[in-house]
Amino acid sequence: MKALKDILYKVKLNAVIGDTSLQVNTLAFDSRKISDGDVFIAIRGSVVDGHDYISKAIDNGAKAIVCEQTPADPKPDITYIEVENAHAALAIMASNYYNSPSKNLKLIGITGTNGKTTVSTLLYKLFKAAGYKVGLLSTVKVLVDNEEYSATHTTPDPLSINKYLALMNESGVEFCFMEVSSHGIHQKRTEGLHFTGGIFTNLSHDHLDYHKTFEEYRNVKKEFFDGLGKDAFALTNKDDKNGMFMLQNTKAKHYTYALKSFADYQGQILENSLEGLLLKINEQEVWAKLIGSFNAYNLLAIYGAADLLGLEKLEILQLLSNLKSVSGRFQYLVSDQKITAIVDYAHTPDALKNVLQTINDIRTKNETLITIVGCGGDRDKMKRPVMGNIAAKLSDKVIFTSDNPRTEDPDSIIQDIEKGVEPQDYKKTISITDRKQAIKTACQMAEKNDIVLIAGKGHETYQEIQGVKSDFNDFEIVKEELIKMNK
Ligand SMILES: CC(=O)N[C@H]1[C@@H](OP(=O)(O)OP(=O)(O)OC[C@H]2O[C@@H](n3ccc(=O)[nH]c3=O)[C@H](O)[C@@H]2O)O[C@H](CO)[C@@H](O)[C@@H]1O[C@H](C)C(=O)N[C@@H](C)C(=O)N[C@H](CCC(=O)O)C(=O)O
Ligand SMILES: Nc1ncnc2c1ncn2[C@@H]1O[C@H](COP(=O)(O)OP(=O)(O)OP(=O)(O)O)[C@@H](O)[C@H]1O
Ligand SMILES: N[C@H](CCC[C@H](N)C(=O)O)C(=O)O
Ligand SMILES: [Mg+2]
Repeated sequence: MKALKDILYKVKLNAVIGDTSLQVNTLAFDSRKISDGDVFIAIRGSVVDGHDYISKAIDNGAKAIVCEQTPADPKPDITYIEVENAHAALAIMASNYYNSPSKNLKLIGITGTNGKTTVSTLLYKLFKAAGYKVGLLSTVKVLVDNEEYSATHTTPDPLSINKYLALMNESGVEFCFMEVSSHGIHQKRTEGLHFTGGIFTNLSHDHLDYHKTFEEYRNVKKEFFDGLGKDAFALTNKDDKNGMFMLQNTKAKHYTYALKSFADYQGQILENSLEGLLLKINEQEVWAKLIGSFNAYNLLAIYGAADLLGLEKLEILQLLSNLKSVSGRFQYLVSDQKITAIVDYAHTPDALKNVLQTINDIRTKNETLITIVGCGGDRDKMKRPVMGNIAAKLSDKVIFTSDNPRTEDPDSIIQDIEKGVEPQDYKKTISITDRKQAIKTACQMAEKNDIVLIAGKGHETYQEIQGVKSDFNDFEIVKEELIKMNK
């Protein structure tokens, strides 16, 4: 039990009706999760308005209601707290409820269109290898030191974030690396958290179904840096055209990394092959097992963050050279007949282009590059033809297929993708709606030394069709098919 007024510490209040010294149990923003003695926070969502569920919450036992508009008929034994922004109130209350767990560890937020999972997961691995207790909040999973929890979001809701951080406090975790998505910033899921540092990876066309314009998307990302305190660091990618924009209004100390311009963490690619990258970082050479120039940026961000968090430079370089790729991020196998299968989570035009350019930069022109790709349903539709165009232009053969169609018709998604293919590339492409069949066909087409890229689903272990999720794992399927075919 906690006093409501303590949970409301630092929340901007507009009006209060009733007693704030009352003791309450837990907080919930879903009326269906309310039980006796709880506080219900009414959120105006993208589908429904939580204010419509206030009476349901009271029926389920809520003693206090936090909302943006107090109902016209307040109940006498209920406390109503009217706030300016219920999303922000929820986040601040969640932090108060769990005793500000972000202040008891060093929390680093990683934001940007691509590379968040890679950078946060590799920072987790690097700090683990350096002997620390570490936490991770990522698209793929949540880790409280060695304890694993499944992830539902890239950036979870504020109650979940603070609950995990509190668990990290209990386990003695010193550093936590978390992905900060644009949805998360916009819905103020990270409000009230105390960040030791923020990292910007890059910005490209994504989530325009949600943010409407690129400017709005860019400004939302910047908001994260605007919110950092003066003791925090803000580490940005100076080669990205929006990199410096992110730092315009932050109080945090500015740091930069770059391959193409002068920066605090200056990198140079000396070698780039299917075996890895030879990099020079601030005059020191390091060999890394990660592939592709985009990973050089990720490695620079990791090096910079580890340095700013106090690790020894030489130790960081040694730890960097031991890092292996993250599951579904340029994860690859080489079959008996030397067919290279690569599974990558590239589900945006920029990421797909990067992966294909990476492969094209590295391969010799004798091998055939076969790409399998689709686009998710109920998400950004503008990216579909762009991804179709890129896949066809940068591959020798392409199979368009389904990603997670969700509630959309898979064939109409594929038609949207096909629209982007230029006439001279038509002959390279075929479409197979069933993703497993598409992978199988690619394996049949592939000959010795060829490369099969399966893009879009990476680490995902399911496929969602007509709202139904069933088991699906690109990496396992391609491995199985190649073995079955004795290839
Ligand atoms: C569009 C979006 O981001 N929605 C998120 C948002 O839900 P919402 O506020 O829109 O919910 P809503 O259904 O309109 O309901 C409004 C309120 O009424 C409440 N309610 C509803 C019904 C009821 O009976 N009683 C009740 O109290 C709901 O609990 C909610 O508080 O807030 C919820 C709680 O935090 C999230 O779970 C939910 O994520 C949905 C499932 C989602 O798919 N989000 C994706 C798009 C997302 O967030 N992705 C990002 C980034 C991905 C990336 O970078 O690639 C991520 O961080 O994962
Ligand atoms: N620094 C980078 N720049 C461009 N592309 C990248 C970078 N790092 C990774 N990628 C590519 O983008 C894909 C997504 O990478 P990652 O999962 O690390 O990003 P993310 O920001 O977590 O994405 P999401 O928003 O989907 O969670 C990878 O599969 C890889 O192909
Ligand atoms: N976090 C991203 C992941 C997209 C991955 C892709 N496989 C899809 O399902 O569309 C999203 O929800 O938009
Ligand atoms: Mg991610």
